[in-house]
Amino acid sequence: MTTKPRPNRAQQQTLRAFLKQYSQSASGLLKLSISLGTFNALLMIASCYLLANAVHQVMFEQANLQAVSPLLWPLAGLILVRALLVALSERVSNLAALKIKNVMRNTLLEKLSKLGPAYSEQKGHGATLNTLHNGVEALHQYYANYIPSVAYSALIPFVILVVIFPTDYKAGLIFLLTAPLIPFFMILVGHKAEQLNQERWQQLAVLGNYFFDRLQGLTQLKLFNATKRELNSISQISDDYRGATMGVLKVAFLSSFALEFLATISVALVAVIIGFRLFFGTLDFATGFVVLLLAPEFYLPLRQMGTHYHAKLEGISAAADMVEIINHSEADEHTGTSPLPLPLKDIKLTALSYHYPETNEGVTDINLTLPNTGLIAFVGESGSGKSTLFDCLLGFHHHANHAISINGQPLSDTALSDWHAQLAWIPQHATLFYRSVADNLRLAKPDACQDELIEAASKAGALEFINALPHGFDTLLGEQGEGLSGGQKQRIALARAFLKDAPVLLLDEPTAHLDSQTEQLINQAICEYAKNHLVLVIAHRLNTVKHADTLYVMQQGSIVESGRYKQLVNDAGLFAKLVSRGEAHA
Ligand SMILES: Nc1ncnc2c1ncn2[C@@H]1O[C@H](COP(=O)(O)OP(=O)(O)OP(=O)(O)O)[C@@H](O)[C@H]1O
Repeated sequence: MTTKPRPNRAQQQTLRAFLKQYSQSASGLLKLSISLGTFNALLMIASCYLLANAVHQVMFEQANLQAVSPLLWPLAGLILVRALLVALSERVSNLAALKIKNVMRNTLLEKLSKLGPAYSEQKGHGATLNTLHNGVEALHQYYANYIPSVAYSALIPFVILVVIFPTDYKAGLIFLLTAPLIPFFMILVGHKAEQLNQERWQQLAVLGNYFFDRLQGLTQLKLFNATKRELNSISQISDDYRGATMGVLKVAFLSSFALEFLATISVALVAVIIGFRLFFGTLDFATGFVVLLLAPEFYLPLRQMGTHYHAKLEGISAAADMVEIINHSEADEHTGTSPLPLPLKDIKLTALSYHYPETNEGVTDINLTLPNTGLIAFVGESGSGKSTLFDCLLGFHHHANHAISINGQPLSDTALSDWHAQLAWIPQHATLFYRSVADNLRLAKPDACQDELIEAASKAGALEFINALPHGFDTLLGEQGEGLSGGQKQRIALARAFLKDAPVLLLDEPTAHLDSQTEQLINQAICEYAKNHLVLVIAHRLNTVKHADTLYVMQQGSIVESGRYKQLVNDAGLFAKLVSRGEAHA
């Protein structure tokens, strides 16, 4: 695996700006949490004074319990209030982190949907999922712990210094001189730790992609008897990830140990000096004891910042992937916002070309005018560009949007949501979700009543088998429609499309998984739908194309023939050849 270079200064600034920008969405909660924590520190100082005075009175003024109870009761009260403040402050900072993560996830999802499916295909679904899930989760510790700890490490030692200096300036000086050692050491180990964190994060993305891919193709792997080989590769990648994680942990443990050591030495130094001064009588006991009590509290926020430092490094590594998504070339993003003039009259494709950057293949110079009703079929050999043309029509390849106009308005200027509202799309492998059959159908029309569901299912030839399911329309489907056959999944997807009743229906091989009786039924339903809607179909079966009002024959990314079935067969061109070969492609 090639490791990404460490972000340069400008990139690091961008990452910090990104993390700061999102903290704004919960800045009120973060400020509240920090204020509660700081107030807790003030109460801690007060309780140190109360305790020191109580001990002083008992030891040097022979005071009994009753005499010191005016000090002990408030001390007990302070301990209770402090415990409440700590719990409250942690709860508020966790709430802030949850809010920020929510905003972040929504922004990322919105951006990914703007970029279209091409982005996650290119980047890898596993890696994208890793960023959306683990990446956003990794920022929890950053916002809930690291950010408050940075504030405390500046505020609390400052407050303690302000209190200590008038009491005993010599102890104040010791605090002041030893305090910078901890942040200095953190910066020292920071560079190495940051690089290791980044490596670990990249390994996790590779592992995510690998698992996603292999899980999807598990059946094929089993059939090709390749599971063992793949398991070996997975264990190799997991080992790399384990190695990277151990590297990070090693640095984290070492730095924690060093930070604790520094803090302990500093406290010991203060204690020794106080001890000598008490011994020589240059300091009274109460003051010395207060300083001793405050010494660990002075270093505590700095130590805690050190402990949470790895949360910052992990957050920065995770944020790098998010920034990459959010800042992904604006040119790849659809920016049109104009409402679509309705009702739909025509769709025009003018010199539409789209080539995949990786292969330079795709579609070239497509000119078409599509009516608002009728059945239009696209045929052609595998790889001739049918799916790419459909993806362009769906608005997935934003670079091609200017070449598509709907009712005279370029798609590039149009709000994609408006266009998508006019479309229903059934790909070769339609997606069904881990929900009930009814909920899967209602994706297309959330307020559809039961009768509408039944009507759509019946049109798609799905009613009979849905009714035979254990709980009919309320049967919970597994992930990706688990528990249904390929043909049944396809029919549910078709019912969903019928339910949407969108003006344009796009289908890829609608009858591929069906028996001939169901195929006939569905073809009838599609022809019926095409009477007052536009149905665009990638057809591999003769039965579908025979009824088409117009057939477009594609070859190497271009449309080479068009017409009705009979006419094209008589023309004895490419279509006729495909028919004579008996291929479903024509
Ligand atoms: N994601 C991609 N990245 C790079 N090249 C691609 C990609 N998808 C398709 N292509 C290439 O673009 C060309 C058109 O492919 P497309 O999938 O549109 O053909 P098709 O007619 O739909 O094929 P099929 O009938 O097999 O689905 C092919 O040469 C293919 O190799």
